[in-house]
Amino acid sequence: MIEFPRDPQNSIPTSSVKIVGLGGAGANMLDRVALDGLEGAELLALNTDIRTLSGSVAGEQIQLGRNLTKGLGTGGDPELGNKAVQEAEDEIRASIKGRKIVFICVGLGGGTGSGAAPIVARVAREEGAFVVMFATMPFVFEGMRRREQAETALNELAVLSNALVTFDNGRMGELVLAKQGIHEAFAAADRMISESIKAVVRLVVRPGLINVGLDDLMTALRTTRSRCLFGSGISRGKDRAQKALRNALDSPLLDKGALLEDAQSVLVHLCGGEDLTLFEIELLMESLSKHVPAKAHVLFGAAVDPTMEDQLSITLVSSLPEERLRALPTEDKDRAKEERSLEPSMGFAAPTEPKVEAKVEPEPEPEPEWVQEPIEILAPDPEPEPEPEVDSKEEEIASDSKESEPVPEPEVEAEPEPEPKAAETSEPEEAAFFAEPEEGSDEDLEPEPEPEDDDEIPFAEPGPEPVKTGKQSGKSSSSTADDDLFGGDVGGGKAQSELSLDGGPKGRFEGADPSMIDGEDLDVPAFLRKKRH
Ligand SMILES: Nc1nc2c(ncn2[C@@H]2O[C@H](COP(=O)(O)OP(=O)(O)OP(=O)(O)O)[C@@H](O)[C@H]2O)c(=O)[nH]1
Repeated sequence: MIEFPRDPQNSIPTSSVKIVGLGGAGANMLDRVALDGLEGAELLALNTDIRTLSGSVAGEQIQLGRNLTKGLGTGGDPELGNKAVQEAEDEIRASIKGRKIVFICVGLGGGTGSGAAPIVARVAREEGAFVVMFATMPFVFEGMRRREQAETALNELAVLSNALVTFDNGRMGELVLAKQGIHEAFAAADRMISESIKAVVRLVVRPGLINVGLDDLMTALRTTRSRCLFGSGISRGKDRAQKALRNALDSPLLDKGALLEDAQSVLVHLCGGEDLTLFEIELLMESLSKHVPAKAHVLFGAAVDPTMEDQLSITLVSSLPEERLRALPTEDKDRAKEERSLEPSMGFAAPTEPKVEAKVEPEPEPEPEWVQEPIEILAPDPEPEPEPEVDSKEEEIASDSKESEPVPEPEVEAEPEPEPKAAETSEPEEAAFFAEPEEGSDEDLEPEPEPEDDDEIPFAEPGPEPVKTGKQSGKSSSSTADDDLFGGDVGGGKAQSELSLDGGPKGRFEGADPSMIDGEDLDVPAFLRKKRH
């Protein structure tokens, strides 16, 4: 066997890589990266909210606006976020100094992230780092104000970053089932972002047979305002190359590979165990070529990692300028969808046409966009795999709630089922719980009074009040989001008032002997148990 000496110049030492999580969403993304495991890279958390900051797993933490916001978030005010970060500019500069590449993860739309990200990017650039920004755009149901704040920050970041990768939370919300909770949607988004960050970091720090470097990465992500196209897949056994590619193309960020058809450059990275063969690589690249335009610039890297054993992974990274995305039919559809749902009553987007369930509850409660338009990825694949029973049930619910599908004789009144009720409520986690029991109580099917605050926006804070304590993300945010979604008056919040902690229904465990551990009845859902304390 011929040994190739590896050129150390081609890869970057991990100590030169810093991943910065900014604000509540950034902290969550950083936690996800850390939990999923990423060797070497240093993690730095920056936040105004001291509770979220101190809960971060990042090795290094810097509080923003120590004097200005005094440990609280900015209440959704980017100006405050901007001033807060200036207080800590010197500390941030010292922490970033000497790093070759700085990844900044931020959720745009709030105050800290949107206000501080441009300054952090500028400082990193001044220190000579290559800056890759991973930014999420808010869900449609978060309202116009957040969207506008996010857009403003994005415009600044497009100029300040070397590469700007945006993820649309709404699009990633498609990763979760319609009746799953908002936390699931965020978690799914975070997993996807974490995967992209790790893939990109691996590309540039891990020495491979064929290396890709920062210049390649920059080529792949070159456009200023772009949406990241990212997919990664892993497989083992027979046909692993084909399967891994199929998994990668299945990423919702690639629209099942369709978006690659317009890509100008695509970065492809393969990694396999010691049995990775040239034949497999050829096969895989040939299959991939069917999804990529012939004149696209394909940047190829490959690495052998003995810990992969018999697995093969493929990572695809590309980007499309927003103008091109707008020209695409799918994007047109998305835009139209967004505009529709941003109309009159904000908060959760109101359905444009009455749904079947309206027969049960004449005035259906508004639902989030991603609840109404679920899950392209659940559509049967060319080679469908058997799905667990619960999924098909959920699909049924999802398709039931599609506006366009006429159901001839719903007979919901005659035979009320818990599922449609679950799909209607804007409290997906709650709904999931109530949908479970077969012996669902009759009261559950009683029409609920409409919430008075139809247009309350769950994520839009009331103004530039720096004293907001709740956030919708991060450690602290989850409790507030719980409050917003389950205890507040948003959407179908009233369902919550029917829950009694002690006498609360136990779903399928109703009537069974309680499973008591340390005085806790484990059959009561975890979040209800939490509320007792
Ligand atoms: N992907 C993802 N997005 C999130 C998460 N939490 C919040 N977001 C998004 O990020 C935006 C900003 O939220 P945060 O990061 O909590 O806000 P912040 O930047 O800390 O600002 P303030 O809390 O207003 O000071 C929200 O509008 C959401 O769209 C999360 O856990 N994951």
